[in-house]
This record gives sequence, C-alpha cells and structure tokens, in this order.
Amino acid sequence: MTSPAPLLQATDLYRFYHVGDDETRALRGVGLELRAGELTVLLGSSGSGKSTLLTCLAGLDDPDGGQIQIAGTRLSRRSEGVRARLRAEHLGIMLQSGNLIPHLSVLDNVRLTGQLLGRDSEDAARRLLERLGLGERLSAFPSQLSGGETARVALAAALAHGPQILLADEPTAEVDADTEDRVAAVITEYVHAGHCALIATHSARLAGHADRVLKLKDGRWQDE
Ligand SMILES: Nc1ncnc2c1ncn2[C@@H]1O[C@H](COP(=O)(O)OP(=O)(O)OP(=O)(O)O)[C@@H](O)[C@H]1O
Repeated sequence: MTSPAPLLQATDLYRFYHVGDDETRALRGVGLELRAGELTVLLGSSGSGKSTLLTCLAGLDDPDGGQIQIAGTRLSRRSEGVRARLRAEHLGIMLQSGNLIPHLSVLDNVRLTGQLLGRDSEDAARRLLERLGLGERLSAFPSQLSGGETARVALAAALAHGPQILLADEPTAEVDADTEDRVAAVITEYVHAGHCALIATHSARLAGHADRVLKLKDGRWQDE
C-alpha cells in the first residue's frame, strides 16, 4: 500500500543570514515530509536552526535554496498574496514571539483567524483554552499573560480554526510538567484527528509523545 501524499514537503532547504561581513549558515540542505496523523518533534540545541526552519516552512521567510510544497502547491518564492492564501487555508502557526494582537482579549485572539475564514466557533475556542488550562484567562489581554500563558494562547490561536498542518515553536517553554502534559494531549488529539504537526522544543517530555523525532545540528540533520 502506498502512503498518502505528504501535507508538507520540503527539499534541500538553505538559509544564510548576513550581518556585516559575517555569514551564518542557519540551514544547510534540510528536507522533510509531514504526513497526516503524524506528530513530528524537532530537537536541536540553541542556534541549530529550528526557528529558521519553521519560519521558512510557514512561508514567513524565503529559503535561499530549496523548495517547500504545502498540500501539493509550491510555497517558496511565491508572491505574498499566494503565501498568505496557502497559510490561511492549510497552516496553523505558533511562533516564539507569540504573534498575538495586543488590544484583543485572549478569547478574541483565539477566535480571530476562524472569524476571518468564516469558521468561527466561540464554544470551540473556549473549550480549547479550558483544555490548555486557560479557562480563567479568557478576558485577559496579552500584556497581562506570563510567558507560558502567552505560548499556550498562541498555540490555541494556531489550532482553533482547524488547520491541516500545525507548525509550533516551543509551545511548552516556561510551563510545569502537568501543563506540558495538557499541551501534549491537545496536540496529540489534533494530530490523531488526521492532521499533522511539527513542534520545535527543548523538552524531552514533549518529544516522548512524538511519532517521529528529527534532530538539527548546525543547520543539518544530525547523523547525516
Ligand atoms: N535574523 C537573523 N539574522 C542573523 N542571524 C540569525 C537570524 N535569525 C537567526 N540567526 C542565526 O541563525 C542560527 C539559527 O538560529 P535559529 O533561531 O533558527 O535557532 P534555534 O535552533 O531556533 O535556536 P533556539 O532554540 O535558541 O530558539 C543562529 O546562529 C542564529 O544566531
């Protein structure tokens, strides 16, 4: 039996940063495939290229070389309009910066993408936030949240509209073990409903829930 086509496919990605005369080779020939029903965890020490990879896969940055396809459509080196449409249709993105709107409450931040796509459900947003341990923080504003709360609200905002692919950067930074298990349960259930996720983390506990673990070292897959 052939396995289904990947929801996300990246081949031979390169990303170099230039600051003055210095060049940082953040990605050096990285490829991967994400398939429905799979939770993939991305490990690697600080500076190994995890955030750079996620940002490229999300279409928020263009790689210097290589190609990215989302659900069979090329994402890399497309106009911002095409990238925005692919992001909206297929991706849930949670970045380390939190990417929350400061003047919207927690609940409204989580409902926002669904509202823009015409798939808003206040009940579903509330339930998701409650499952992530944020039921008491629905009317708080982003500036009033701790680092761990901000990350979980950003995760809820990435998931609430039901995207096919979740890309998340350290969703459990700054949380205790019980809270980390809640986050892992939400992500695992989402993936087993036929979606896929790539989660960058430093947490061995979170990696324990993965179907597949990939390790980056100096912008390459370790052991390659
Ligand atoms: N905008 C940028 N300009 C210049 N260098 C950058 C930029 N972003 C990242 N880098 C460099 O690229 C390399 C990879 O960084 P990246 O943030 O992708 O690593 P990471 O694995 O996500 O690290 P962490 O676990 O600390 O978040 C690092 O050497 C970093 O300093």
